[in-house]
Amino acid sequence: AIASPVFGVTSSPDGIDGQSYDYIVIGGGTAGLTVASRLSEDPAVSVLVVEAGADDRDNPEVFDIYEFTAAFFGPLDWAYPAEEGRTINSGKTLGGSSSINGGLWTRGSMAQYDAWTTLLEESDADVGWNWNGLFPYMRKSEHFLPPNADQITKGAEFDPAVHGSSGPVFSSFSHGIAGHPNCVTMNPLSINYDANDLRSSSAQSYLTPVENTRMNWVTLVQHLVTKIVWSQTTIPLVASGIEFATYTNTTNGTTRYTAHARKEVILAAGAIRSPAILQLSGVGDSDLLGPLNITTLLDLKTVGKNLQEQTNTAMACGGTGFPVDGTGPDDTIAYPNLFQLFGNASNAKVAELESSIPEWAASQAVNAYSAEALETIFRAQADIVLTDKAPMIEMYYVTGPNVTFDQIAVNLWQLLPFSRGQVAIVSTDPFEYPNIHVNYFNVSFDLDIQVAGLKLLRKIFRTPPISDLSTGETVPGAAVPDDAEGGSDADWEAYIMANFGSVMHPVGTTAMLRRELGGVVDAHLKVYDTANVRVVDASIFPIQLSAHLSATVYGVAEKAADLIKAAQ
Ligand SMILES: Cc1cc2nc3c(=O)[nH]c(=O)nc-3n(C[C@H](O)[C@H](O)[C@H](O)COP(=O)(O)OP(=O)(O)OC[C@H]3O[C@@H](n4cnc5c(N)ncnc54)[C@H](O)[C@@H]3O)c2cc1C
Repeated sequence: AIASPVFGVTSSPDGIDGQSYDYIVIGGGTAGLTVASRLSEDPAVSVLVVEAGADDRDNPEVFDIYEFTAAFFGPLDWAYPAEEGRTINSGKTLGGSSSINGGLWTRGSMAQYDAWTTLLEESDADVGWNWNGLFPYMRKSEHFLPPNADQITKGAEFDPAVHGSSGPVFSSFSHGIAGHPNCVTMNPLSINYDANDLRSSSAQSYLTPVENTRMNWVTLVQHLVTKIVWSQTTIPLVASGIEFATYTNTTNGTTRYTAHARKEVILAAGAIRSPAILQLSGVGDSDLLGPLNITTLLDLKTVGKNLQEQTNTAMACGGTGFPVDGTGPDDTIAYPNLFQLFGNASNAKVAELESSIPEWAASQAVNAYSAEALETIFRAQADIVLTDKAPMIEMYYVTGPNVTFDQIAVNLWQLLPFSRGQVAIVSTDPFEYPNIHVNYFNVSFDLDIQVAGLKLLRKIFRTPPISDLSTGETVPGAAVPDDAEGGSDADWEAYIMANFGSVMHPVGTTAMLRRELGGVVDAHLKVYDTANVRVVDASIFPIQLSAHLSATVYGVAEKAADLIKAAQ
């Protein structure tokens, strides 16, 4: 039953080129290794994963989360350029972004997952794309190590009911945890306390434990999938496999290898590359593909559209030299909602949000299916903000070794943008990066939220207990002159536009939505009008979450594996 003469992890196409597998997974990242690991639990099923990056599990930039950010802009980072000189860092290594991320282990609010179902066909309501359907899968992926007495003294709390205890991904508070949190939460990280805070990437958790025994699973690294190969090009399209080429930091291989999929091809190349691979394979907007001389096999207009990415602005204060009293990854977050941001002015902001939706939908429609579709999606998003009161801002406190400014620093970002962008290939060269147009702050409300967050943070910096630790604001400091209101909106806006960064949380580019809303995949994550191609990664999130994304990506991939198993 074993198709491939090789298993485990290899960088050589020998014994893989020309072979057949039941499932081929494109991208050995967060979701890709999760789904491959679950599918290969059945020894009768063979799985090939092709990953562009190398196997860097023994590189401290990967395994040592205390070195978070060391991988940025190096060989382990795609460092995708977006417009306005911004960069979306993204893992180019086995384990994908889970191998280089900050490890914060957070989830969105229940209503944010429930909204996914409201955007699907009514007949798909029972597939379980809601909190009740996803929560068990998020728990399934997790092995939470409860804080010890020392960590509890320093502020770590937990509720065992919300954590998994026997999944592959370790989550725990770090050895170096410090502090006495006030109005913030201390979050666990995807690390293993019992293994000296070792990063628990998808590679470390889903692959390492089984790589020498799962003879039905092979992972080919340092090879880039160049396109999906089709055996039927009429609807429904049938994929027969993939084409791939050697890829290292010095080589874009010219030889094209192939592998055949007996059952399915599963795209898990992340929110920037999964849509690009579909486009390279003739699935996308004919208006994009035609001029590139790519035959449009499926004129699926929204492939690459509905891109939602967040925007970060840092603020900092000088510290009094207080003892940090700890080491390691930052873990402290505050999550204000719209009402907490605007206080007495909330009613006006609510009214503005509710009345502006048609206008925003019209202005963003070029990056979506239609204004009408986007209006429905925006109403779901507004409901999350107004009724569920989901967080609109993340304040991520940076006091550890990664502090880039002063002793007290906060990265602050708008969590739920209404601006929509898109990813589009620019040539038929699969090695060339697609054009990434995030459309940062195109809906001015997104900028208003960022301003309100920074004003609130300025107030927090001035208020005990944090003010007792501070010698005063240094970033932006005088660059945004203070007044009774905490600085003018115009000054804040100018400062943000000159200084914001991308948060590296892109989603939505092959969104799971009903057809009339412009979905690329259906409730079974199958690309519409294909027989056997699915997308399993952050691309399928229809709307952003008020959370870091990896815990949800694992949950999605765990659920996807069960959907795929059930379909056979
Ligand atoms: C720097 C950074 C910090 C982050 N911090 C946090 C955090 O603290 N907490 C959190 O929960 N989330 C965080 N995130 C977000 C989270 O890690 C990602 O959203 C999530 O890991 C995405 O998973 P994915 O499976 O969609 O994509 P990825 O994990 O990025 O996997 C995609 C994989 O596909 C590969 N690939 C791409 N194209 C091809 C191709 N053509 N052929 C073969 N392989 C290909 C890539 O190399 C990659 O390995 C962070 C992300 C980044 C980048």
